[in-house]
Amino acid sequence: MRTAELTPQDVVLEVGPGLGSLTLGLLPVAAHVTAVEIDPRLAALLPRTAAERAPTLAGRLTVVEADALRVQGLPDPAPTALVANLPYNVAVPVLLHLLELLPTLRRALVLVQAEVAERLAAAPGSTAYGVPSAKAAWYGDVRRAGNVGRRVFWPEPNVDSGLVALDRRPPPPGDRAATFAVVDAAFATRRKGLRAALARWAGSPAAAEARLRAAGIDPTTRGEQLSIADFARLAATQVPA
Ligand SMILES: C[S@@+](CC[C@H](N)C(=O)[O-])C[C@H]1O[C@@H](n2cnc3c(N)ncnc32)[C@H](O)[C@@H]1O
Repeated sequence: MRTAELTPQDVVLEVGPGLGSLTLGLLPVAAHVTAVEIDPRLAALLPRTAAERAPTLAGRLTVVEADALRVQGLPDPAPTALVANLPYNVAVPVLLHLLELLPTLRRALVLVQAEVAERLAAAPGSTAYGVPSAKAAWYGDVRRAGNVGRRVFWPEPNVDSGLVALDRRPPPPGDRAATFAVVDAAFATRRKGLRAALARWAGSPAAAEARLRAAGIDPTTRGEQLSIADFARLAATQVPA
């Protein structure tokens, strides 16, 4: 999803609008923009900037002064798309938190550090595949949507950036928290085979092996080989008696 592909019905959630240059680009192409900004001075300034620079569109903007990592609800209208230059140090937890909090979010297009973009969009079996890739894949289909070099920013940061697009689809069957617990356990010691890596999660290596076999997964496999559907199936297995 490029911002140009937003429909006039989309309600866009932006995180970290700062001085509002992206916000001003989003207002003409969306039904509404809700911007979550942690800095009280910037949050207070943004409605004034919109009123000055885009007076006919300023009524479409709601600014919420909050930490996007901890926000527990947003004012109506419910957002349908997340479009954000995310704060890089918290990009993955913010993205996962908002996808969990806001089931109305159907799509996301976020700018993150290039290495994080690679991890978020990585497929099972690749070296970049890990916790962020598996958890993001629980919510939707994730893909790289472009590279952004450091030179387009001023001041120039010391990292390159990448765009990541996510299209929501129904999650795999099973409980999200239980699935994420297996993902965390599997990647905590990613060099170990799953029988050993999941011993604490399952209660013992033998219990881990029984649950892996019940899910149809070879116990010598490593976590990086499993898709999110595999993790969900594993989480749903019964603890052996
Ligand atoms: C555009 S973002 C990120 C810019 C750049 N990619 C980086 O990581 O430094 C910067 C804005 O995000 C805001 N911000 C930082 N952490 C935030 C959070 N947890 N919730 C909401 N806004 C946040 C900052 O106050 C600032 O206005």
